Formats: sequence, C-alpha cells, structure tokens
Amino acid sequence: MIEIHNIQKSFDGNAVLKGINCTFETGKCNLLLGGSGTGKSVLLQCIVGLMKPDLGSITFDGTVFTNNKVNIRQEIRRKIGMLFQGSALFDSMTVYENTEFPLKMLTPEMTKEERRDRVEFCLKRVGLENAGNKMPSEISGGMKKRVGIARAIAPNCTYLFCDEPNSGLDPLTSLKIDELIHEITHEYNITTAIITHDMNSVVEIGDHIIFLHKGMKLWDGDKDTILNAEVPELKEFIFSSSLVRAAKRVDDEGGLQDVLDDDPVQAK
Ligand SMILES: Nc1ncnc2c1ncn2[C@@H]1O[C@H](COP(=O)(O)OP(=O)(O)OP(=O)(O)O)[C@@H](O)[C@H]1O
Repeated sequence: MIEIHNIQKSFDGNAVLKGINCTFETGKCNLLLGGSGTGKSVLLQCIVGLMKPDLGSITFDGTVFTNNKVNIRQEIRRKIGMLFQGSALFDSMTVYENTEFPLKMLTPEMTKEERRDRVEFCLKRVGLENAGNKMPSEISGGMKKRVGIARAIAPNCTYLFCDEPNSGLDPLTSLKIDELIHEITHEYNITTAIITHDMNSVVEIGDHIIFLHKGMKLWDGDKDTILNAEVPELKEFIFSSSLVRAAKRVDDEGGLQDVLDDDPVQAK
C-alpha cells in the first residue's frame, strides 16, 4: 500500500498540488483520474521520486520515502516498475534485450541463464514469447506497450506505475492492455497506479479511483460507485466523456444502459 499524506507542490508560486491525501491499495488497479493539467503527472513524479514535493509525505508499505536516507529510497525505487506513456523502449535493442535491461541494472547477481528464464517468462506472460528477436521498429504500438509491461515487471516489482497506458492505441488494443495490467496486478498482488482520463478504463479496471481536479482530490471510490458520486466536477467529467455520451444515445434510442439511469445532465 502507498500512502500519500498532504502532498503539496508549486511552480513559481503556482500551486499545482494543494494537499493531496490518498491511498493506493495493494492488489488493486488504482486509477488517478482527472482532466488535463489537474496534476496527475506531477503527483506520480513526486511518488516515484522524480520530483520533490514542497510538503507532505509518501509511505510505501510503512516505509517513509520522502526525505528518507538515500539507501532506503533506492531500496524502494528498486521495487518500482514503470510503464511510460510512449513505451520508451530502446530503439537499438531487441524486445528481449529491452526486457532484460532492468535485470542487468538492478540485479547484477543474477546469472545470464537466470535472466534468460525471467525474460522468457515475462515475455510469455504478456503474449510475446515469439517476438524476442524483433526490434521496436518492427512491432505495433500495442506490442510496444506489452514489452513495456514485461520490462516493468521483470525485476519482480512490488509497485507498478503506468502513465496513460492507452494513449495512441485503438479501443480494442486499449482494452487488451487494460485487461493485461489488471490481470498482472491481481495475479502478483502488486500495487498498481495508473494515470488516465479514459472512462473505458474506469469501467473496466477501476478497482480504486482517485479523482483529481485543479490539484485537489475531490473524490475516491470504485467503478461501482463512481456514477453515483455527488461531486459536480466529477459528474461533469464523467458525462463529458465520449463513451458515456455514446452510451446515452443508445439509451435514448431504447437500448439497455443501466449505468446511465442517473444521468445528472438529464436530471437538471
Ligand atoms: N516542471 C514543471 N514546471 C512548471 N510547471 C509544471 C511542471 N510540470 C508540470 N507543471 C504544471 O503543472 C500543472 C499540472 O501538470 P500535470 O502534467 O501534472 O497535469 P496532468 O493532470 O498530468 O495533465 P495531462 O492529463 O494533460 O497530462 C500544469 O499546469 C503544468 O503546466
């Protein structure tokens, strides 16, 4: 579990995070949801140590990360896997070498054979057992995300952070990537945090959702309660999504769409 306590961050006097308190639960997909510029990426960067918050504390399974000793921070960092927005693969390395890279960096004690077993296991887990020799330029965007996931979980991460894993993907591929992240989270009981503004992901994998608006946490809950949340900014966000608007049209035309029975826009 990751506990965020009163995180504040400003740039040139402009407050971007205004005292965020939230928890990322173990064995769950924790979604950081919100519109553009609400502070999701800044919060994620503070959590993984790429940015220093002005105030507040972050605790990983009881161990304080913020302002702790370098070796303790490094120990926590070793347990973090990252899936970057553009996948961030090394273009000059094969799929196999990309997946092996963090093992060479983080676990020098592993033998070549142990690394090979782990890479083959991870590539198989993400459905890429036959793609190890391919270069990133030879694979699709969805496959690149899969390699990114394999690389993130290769060192047996305890915490997995995903920055908009669906960006640039078609809806079906997005769904498959969401499902894969969800399966891996539950299978290995890791703590997963996902930045998103995609309502499809909310509906599919939102075990725990934290809604940010203008640098503040306005709501948290799960995919079963989000449609009944009495927070105007969240309602506006949900009912402006193309998924929900499309579903609403189906409903108006006589289709079944229970989730929209409480459409606040309609109720006004
Ligand atoms: N290094 C920085 N220096 C100055 N301002 C920054 C910096 N990083 C982020 N900001 C500002 O902080 C605010 C929040 O940015 P952030 O990237 O966290 O938003 P976001 O919710 O992730 O948005 P999006 O969904 O569009 O990626 C923005 O106004 C942004 O311009």
